[in-house]
Amino acid sequence: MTIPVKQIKLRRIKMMLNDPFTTSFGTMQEKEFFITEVLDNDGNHGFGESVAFTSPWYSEETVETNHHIMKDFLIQRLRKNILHHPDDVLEVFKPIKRNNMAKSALEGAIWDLYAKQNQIPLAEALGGTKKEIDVGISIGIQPSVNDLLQTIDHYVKEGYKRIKIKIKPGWDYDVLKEVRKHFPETPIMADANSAYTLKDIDQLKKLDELDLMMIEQPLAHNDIVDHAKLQATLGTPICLDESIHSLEDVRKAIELKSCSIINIKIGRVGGLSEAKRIQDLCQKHDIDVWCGGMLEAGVGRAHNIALTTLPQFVLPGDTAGSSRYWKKDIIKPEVTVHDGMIAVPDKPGIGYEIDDEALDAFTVKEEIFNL
Ligand SMILES: O=C(O)CCC(=O)c1ccccc1C(=O)O
Ligand SMILES: [Mg+2]
Repeated sequence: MTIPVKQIKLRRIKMMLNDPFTTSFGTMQEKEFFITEVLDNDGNHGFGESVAFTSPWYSEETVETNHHIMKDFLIQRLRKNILHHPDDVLEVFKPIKRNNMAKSALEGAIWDLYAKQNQIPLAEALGGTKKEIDVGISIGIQPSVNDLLQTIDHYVKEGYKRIKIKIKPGWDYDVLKEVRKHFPETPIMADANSAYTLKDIDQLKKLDELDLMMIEQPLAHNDIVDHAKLQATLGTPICLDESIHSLEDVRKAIELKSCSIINIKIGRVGGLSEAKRIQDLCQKHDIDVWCGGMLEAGVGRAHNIALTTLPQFVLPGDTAGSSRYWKKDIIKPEVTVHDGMIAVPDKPGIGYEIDDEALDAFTVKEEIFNL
C-alpha cells in the first residue's frame, strides 16, 4: 500500500483574533498561516495547518520561512519519494534540517489524507482511544490584575479544567498570589515564555507557595541545563515548551531531570509521528504530557484534539474552543467545549468539514503544486 498524493495546495490565510494575545514577548492581534491540502486520485483531501507566526519571537520559524521551506524543499522531497505510511514522512524530510513547523504543516495533511483513505478518524489512526478530552485555557498578560481576575472568572464559569496565566518579571508572584486568593481551588499554572534566568531564582522560588500545577518554560528557549538546576531547587514542577524540538531533546531533558512535564506542540516537534514517539517515551518515564497550542484555527485545532486522545496526555491542554480565538472558524462544526471537555469527532480524518466559504474569505493567496 502506498499513499498516492496527486496535488498539494498551499493557501495563505489571514484571520483576526477576537482579543489581542499578550505574552512576555509582545502582543498578537491577527494570525497568518498556511492551510495545506493534499489530494489523491480518489477525491480524498487531507488538511494541515502551519503554526509559525509572522515574526520569529517564539522560534526561528516564520510564515515566510514556512513557505520557502515547503515550496522549495519539502514538496520536492515528496515528489521524489513514495510514502507507504505517514510515519515515512519523517525520513523523507530528514535531509532538511529543523524547520519543524514547515514539515509539520505538510505531514499533518498527509496523516489526515491517510486516515480518510482508510475511513478512520485521525485519532484512531494515531492509536488514540479517548472519546473526549479535557481542556484548559491560556490567558495572555492583561492590562490590570482586575482584568485578569475577571477573565479567569469568565473561563472558570465556562468550565475550563485549568487556567494558564502568562507571566514575566514584574507580572508574576504578586499577580499570581492575588489570583490564588480569589480562586483557591482552581488548577492554575504559569507560562513565562523564557522570560527569566537563574539570577531570578529567588523570585521563582516564591511561586512554590502558590500550589501551581507547573511553571512552563521559565528559562531560555534553548536551555535544558539551567532548567535542571532550577528544577532541583523548585518544588513546583517545571514544564518545557520552547526547549523541546524532538524525541532526542526529550530523552536528554528526562536524563538531566530538566522537567517533569512536557508540553507537546505538533508543529514545534515536526509533526504527529514525532509527537507520538515523544508521548511514548514520556509514558515509559512517567513524564506527564499535555497538548500545547499556537492559536490555531480549526484545522490545527482538530489535529491537536486527535493527538490528545493518546494515553499519556493526562493533563488538560491549551486546545480551547474555536470561539475563544475566532468570530468565525474555518471548520464545520466549530470546536466547542462543554464542562471543560471536547468530544472527539468520530468521522474519518480530522473529523470536521472545511467551511469553504470561510476559508475562501480568509485566503490571501493560493498556490498549486502537481506531484
Ligand atoms: O491558546 C493557545 O493556542 C496557546 C496559547 C499560548 O500559550 C501560546 C500562544 C502562542 C505562542 C506560544 C504559546 C505558549 O504556549 O507558550
Ligand atoms: Mg508556552
